[in-house]
Amino acid sequence: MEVGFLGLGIMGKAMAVNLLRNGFEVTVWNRTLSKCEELVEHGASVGETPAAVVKKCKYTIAMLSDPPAAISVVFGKDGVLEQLCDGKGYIDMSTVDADTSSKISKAITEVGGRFLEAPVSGSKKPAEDGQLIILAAGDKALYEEMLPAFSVLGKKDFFLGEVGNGAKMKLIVNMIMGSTMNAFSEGLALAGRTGLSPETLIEMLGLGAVGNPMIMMKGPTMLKSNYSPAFPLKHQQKDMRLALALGEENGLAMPVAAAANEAFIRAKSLGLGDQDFSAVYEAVKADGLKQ
Ligand SMILES: NC(=O)C1=CN([C@@H]2O[C@H](COP(=O)(O)OP(=O)(O)OC[C@H]3O[C@@H](n4cnc5c(N)ncnc54)[C@H](OP(=O)(O)O)[C@@H]3O)[C@@H](O)[C@H]2O)C=CC1
Ligand SMILES: O=CCCC(=O)O
Repeated sequence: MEVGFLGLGIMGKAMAVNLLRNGFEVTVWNRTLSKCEELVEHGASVGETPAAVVKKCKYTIAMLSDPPAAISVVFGKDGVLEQLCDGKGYIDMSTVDADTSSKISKAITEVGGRFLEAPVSGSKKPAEDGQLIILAAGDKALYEEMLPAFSVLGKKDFFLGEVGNGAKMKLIVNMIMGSTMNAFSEGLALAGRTGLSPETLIEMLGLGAVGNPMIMMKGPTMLKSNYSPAFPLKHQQKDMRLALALGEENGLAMPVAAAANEAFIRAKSLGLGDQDFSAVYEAVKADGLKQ
């Protein structure tokens, strides 16, 4: 199967390499074109523009940072729309809001193309290992045609119905994750402040119902102040912001998520936006010191 792949950041690179390792022919593009070189070593071809990739491939996957990036790659000069026609499929796996996804879907179907949103749960390592969870919605036939690729990229895929449902579900999942990370960071900081061992706290959490894979994986690296990015904090804050907007649209107040969003904003203002989202722990600790 031949696919195009737009966006070779932390996730896109791992996913494209995985497709190549599993026998897919992959043509890649990245805004910073030099990032394509590593993929060429794995056997990829390079398209000079998103339009060039779409012209070559029946199916094109995108994995881009945020709504403005997703919009600009589709609607911009040399963008996807210039070549998307005749039943070609566009699969956007970026985490964006439902409005962005619907705008892209409408434009693509108007020119005869087909659209599927397919954001993912799981981070850098699951992307490398083909263990993502895929939250697809949109064109059902395109979803079925993409199953060979999804089975390489993920351990489980869901088809959630109309465009927007995948985006909404993804934002809800990440809102819970961001709030949980903040509660955990406050617990670690409080343990430290009261003279208790944060290491013992993590061990105890792991033995009971509160422990979860995120806490057990991130906790030890947080205590070493190792925030090498798997999921950049700036993207987690983007997801909190978009989830809060979804709550507002639906008349649901979410004070816990709102407080977590503020903490991520504070962390960004401390220069931690490109670090792993677990670096919010540093903002929690820094805030405590102000008192
Ligand atoms: N990292 C993670 O654990 C996970 C991330 N996600 C989501 O996946 C998406 C990608 O995440 P991740 O790989 O971590 O992010 P990165 O920041 O590592 O990569 C972002 C990608 O988007 C590109 N990009 C940014 N702005 C533009 C633009 N205006 N026009 C064209 N391309 C642009 C970047 O290009 P360039 O190289 O030129 O900067 C890069 O390829 C995000 O939506 C994120 O929320 C979902 C699940 C897990
Ligand atoms: O969007 C990023 C999600 C990261 C994860 O699920 O571990």
